[in-house]
Amino acid sequence: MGAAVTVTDLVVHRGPRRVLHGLSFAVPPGQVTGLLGPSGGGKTTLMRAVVGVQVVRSGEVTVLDEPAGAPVLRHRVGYVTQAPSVYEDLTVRENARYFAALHGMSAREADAALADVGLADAAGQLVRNLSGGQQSRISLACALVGAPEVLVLDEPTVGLDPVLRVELWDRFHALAAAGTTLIVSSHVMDEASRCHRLLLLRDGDLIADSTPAELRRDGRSDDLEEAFLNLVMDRQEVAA
Ligand SMILES: Nc1ncnc2c1ncn2[C@@H]1O[C@H](COP(=O)(O)OP(=O)(O)OP(=O)(O)O)[C@@H](O)[C@H]1O
Repeated sequence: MGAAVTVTDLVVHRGPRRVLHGLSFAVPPGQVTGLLGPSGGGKTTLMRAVVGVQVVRSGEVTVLDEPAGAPVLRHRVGYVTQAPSVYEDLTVRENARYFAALHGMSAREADAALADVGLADAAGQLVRNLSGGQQSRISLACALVGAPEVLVLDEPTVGLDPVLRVELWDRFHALAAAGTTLIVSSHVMDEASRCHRLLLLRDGDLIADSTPAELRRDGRSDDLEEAFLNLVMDRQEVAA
């Protein structure tokens, strides 16, 4: 397989507005690709197109050599939205075991997924009684338990304490090392340095498709946030 995800000339409108302006890029397999940029830049919209739940105006999105959203991808692509997508009237363990069963996985694998996100101690609690950060983590566990080949995570570390963030990033790297392709959005630039590759989105345009080292070089700064701002200003000068 070449790229895990290929996006070609993707244009998306939401409501009356064009929010993605003809994006093209490829996501390599077995790596963590960060989708970064300011709020409203189109990260969620792009992720929705990759998992096949976004109406696209034109262009193509291919995932694991299939059209995005193809039924055959259902068990091969995992998606964790920003809002928790689990049953709040079930316990943490019941949710994990339910999603495990849907993917043909065992209760033991469900419990392992809970441990991976640091929720083993909360397994008996009802989801509705959990904090926002814990609810995000149970959503993540329910996606992990299916062992998808492509995992699309929309801001998975929002609201998490620093220790847990580091643990989750270690987990993402372990998954990538085992062959999983991860696309992880964040608007926190310090997470950019943890990615193998970066896609920087601003106002629906791709500002950069590079590694953190390339971004530092092209943006003339060791600080990734500053490098990103320099790239934005470079583009504005070219456009002027
Ligand atoms: N349901 C919708 N209807 C109309 N416009 C929308 C809808 N959802 C998002 N948009 C618009 O599409 C643009 C891109 O939004 P999107 O949620 O993809 O950005 P984002 O980079 O993920 O932002 P954030 O980091 O805040 O989640 C924004 O201008 C937003 O206002």
